[in-house]
Amino acid sequence: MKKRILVLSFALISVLSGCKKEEETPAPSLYDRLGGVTAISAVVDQFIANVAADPNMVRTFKPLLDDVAKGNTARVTALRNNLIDQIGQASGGPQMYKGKDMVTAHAGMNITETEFNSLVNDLVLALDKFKVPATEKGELLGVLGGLKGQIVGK
Ligand code: HEM
Repeated sequence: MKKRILVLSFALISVLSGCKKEEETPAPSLYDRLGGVTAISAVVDQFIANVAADPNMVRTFKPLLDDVAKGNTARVTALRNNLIDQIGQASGGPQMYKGKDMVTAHAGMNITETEFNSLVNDLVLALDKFKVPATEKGELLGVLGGLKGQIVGK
């Protein structure tokens, strides 16, 4: 009898601890749902291509575009890596953004609301090209859209 109670108790504890484990499993991060660094890098590459072809970006990105036209890609590579790190970190990935804070990075550019929206649209087009689902797209745009106050009119 004692043995049976012992076995039953053990079974009950196993079942309960199994349930607890399930409850504690964290929901996958936005980073994981986006597809990690490979998917984020592909989106960033397309985003940069969209920005480079966007007439509303010429005013602010001219120095970078001029560098690229001369075959000097150091600046655009640095921007690419910074964007991958920034999006990786903001979505819960292991990256650490090491670039300038958003106010410093855009200081003196006097970026307008139209320019900001145009850049966001360049990102949306990139996310759509890779068929990022609406939920993940919305979450990422929500995080980045929150930076608007640090970027527009500085
Ligand atoms: C949520 C929106 C934005 C994000 C997340 C963002 C992010 C960044 C990052 C990470 C950098 C690099 C900082 C560094 O060098 O340390 C940067 C630089 C820059 N951003 Fe933005 N940015 C945003 C909006 C804009 C907009 C709307 C414009 C212009 C219309 C713009 C124009 C620039 C330019 C011209 C640079 C410098 C590129 C270079 O010459 O190296 N950004 N931005």
